[in-house]
Amino acid sequence: MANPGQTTPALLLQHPGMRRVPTPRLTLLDCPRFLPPDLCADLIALIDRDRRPSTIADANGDDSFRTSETCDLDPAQPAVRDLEGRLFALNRIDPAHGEPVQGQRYAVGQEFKNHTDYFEPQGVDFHKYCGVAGQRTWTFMIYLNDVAAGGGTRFKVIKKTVQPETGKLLCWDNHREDASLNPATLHHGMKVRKGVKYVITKWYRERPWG
Ligand SMILES: O=C(O)CCC(=O)C(=O)O
Ligand SMILES: [Fe+2]
Repeated sequence: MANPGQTTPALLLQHPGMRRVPTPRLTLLDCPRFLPPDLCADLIALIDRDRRPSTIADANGDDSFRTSETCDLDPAQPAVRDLEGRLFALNRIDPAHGEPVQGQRYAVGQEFKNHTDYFEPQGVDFHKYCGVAGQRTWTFMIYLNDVAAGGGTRFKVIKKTVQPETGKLLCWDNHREDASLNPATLHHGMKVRKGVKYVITKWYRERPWG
């Protein structure tokens, strides 16, 4: 592995139930029931306790771009430690390269429009967000509940939508194999139509965090 902030599909595929989405455009995998329902419920309770309106790194003038709520989860909480342990057992990414786990909550009508998780190297705030820890490498996302309608994650370039399911992991490499940033990772957290959607997101960096 080139960098302690990275993992490989070969390693991830050793986990039972892990599947690679068949596309040459990006490295994208999912794993149903990666987390047990009781751990998902504990994480949902923590998100409900700490949530606040979400923001985005490079404001683009569209106030409806990201309408969900977000929070950094307390790393000392037993549920968060349990989650971090499972992620490390899976991906072997040096925990020092991880951002704090975030929780996201979407009510009916809320969404996170098309975006990439990497930071635009030309963006005005690139240095602010990436000066210390470097660019984001991998994204790990876990759906914490079944959503009654809507709330899928759509990858427009490859025309693939992943449906939320309790405990399902979705992860991808924000770079191509040649180490360039991969615009085909563009994705949209689609509007929830019925019910509430909870996810956790865990991002890793090229260099240690903070
Ligand atoms: O909620 C989703 O489906 C996507 C979330 C997301 O893309 C993000 O938090 O960066
Ligand atoms: Fe995202």
